[in-house]
Amino acid sequence: MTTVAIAGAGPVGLTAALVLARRGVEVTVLEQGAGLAGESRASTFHPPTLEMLRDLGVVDTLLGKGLVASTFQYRERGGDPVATLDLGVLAGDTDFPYRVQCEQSKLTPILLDALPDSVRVRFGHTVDGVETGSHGVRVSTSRGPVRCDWLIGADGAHSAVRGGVGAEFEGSTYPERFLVASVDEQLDAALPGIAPINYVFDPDEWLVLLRTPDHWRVLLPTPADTADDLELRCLPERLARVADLGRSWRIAHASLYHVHERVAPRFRYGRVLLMGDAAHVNNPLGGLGMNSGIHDAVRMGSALADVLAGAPDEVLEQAVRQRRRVAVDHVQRTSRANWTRLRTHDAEYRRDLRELAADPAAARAYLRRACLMDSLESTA
Ligand SMILES: O=C(O)CCc1cccc(O)c1
Repeated sequence: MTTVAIAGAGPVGLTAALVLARRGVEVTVLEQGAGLAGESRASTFHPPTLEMLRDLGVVDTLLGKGLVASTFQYRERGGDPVATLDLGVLAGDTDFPYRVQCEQSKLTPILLDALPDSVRVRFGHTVDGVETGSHGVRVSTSRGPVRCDWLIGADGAHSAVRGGVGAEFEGSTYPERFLVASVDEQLDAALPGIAPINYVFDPDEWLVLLRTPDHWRVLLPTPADTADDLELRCLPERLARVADLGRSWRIAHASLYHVHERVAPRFRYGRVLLMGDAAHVNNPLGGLGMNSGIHDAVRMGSALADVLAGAPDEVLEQAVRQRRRVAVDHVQRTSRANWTRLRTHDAEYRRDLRELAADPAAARAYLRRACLMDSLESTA
């Protein structure tokens, strides 16, 4: 028996565990893997997320492992920058007027280390069923049942918790896949003047170039229905078209994936809460998935701690409603717009971006939205 069981030891589940444990709530984390996931997925931390991680006492360790990116660029394929946006204009809004580039797999061990000893973390526990009642939840796992007062599903896009409560996951799948290559190259030497994060326009083959502490990453759109091995064989040639290094690029790893835009009808089913990718998924452009998932964990985790301390249930209801609204109105809308605009010919949009970059007040308004700062201030 535990007060709160959390399915998933990714950034969202471990943040929720830390929020609740810091408020004195008894927590058990159930993770299906034998350890923390090693693969690197999301790789950017926005200012409001850094503030939340500061409040949880882990931001300095993260900063020690990541790269500070004060600017990002929109570029023309094969051409010059269209606009360089400087996050320094947010200096009056946040102590962190920059993005931190760091793989999510570097955050999870930091969060795990920060958990108090009272938190039980059970690896190798796959959730395979959920039975909810008015007084608690029975979670079936591969290692036997776990009973809890509340269950949090932070177990990713294929969430067993979401399936266990019978929630739909409606939405759509993009008409192209994303191919992400991590390369052992110094692209700032090959493409002088590029920023740590670059969104490159092209109607046929847009791309994203971004730096992480370990690699540069290149994201390329790829047809939905071609064979993986064919696409991976073409990758060296596609990279050579991004920048001619006079030799083949050194590719550390590459992966191809389908991109979905989906949201659960509700983020609360009685005593079960859904957070992060278990509740909503979107394309990765703009780096909103992990960030909004951490925001879910802080907002809904704090509200649950309030209710456990005697606050009315409406406090949790409001938090849940607000996070779903953010997922639809901010996260999905912005990430879809980011994808649409990368594929545009639109000269007016390029002119708007140039004007934006030259106008600090307009840039501030744009960046507050782009980094989800405004979404935290929207009401329930
Ligand atoms: O816009 C961003 O910062 C993230 C873009 C991205 C796309 C695909 C993979 C990935 O690791 C980052």
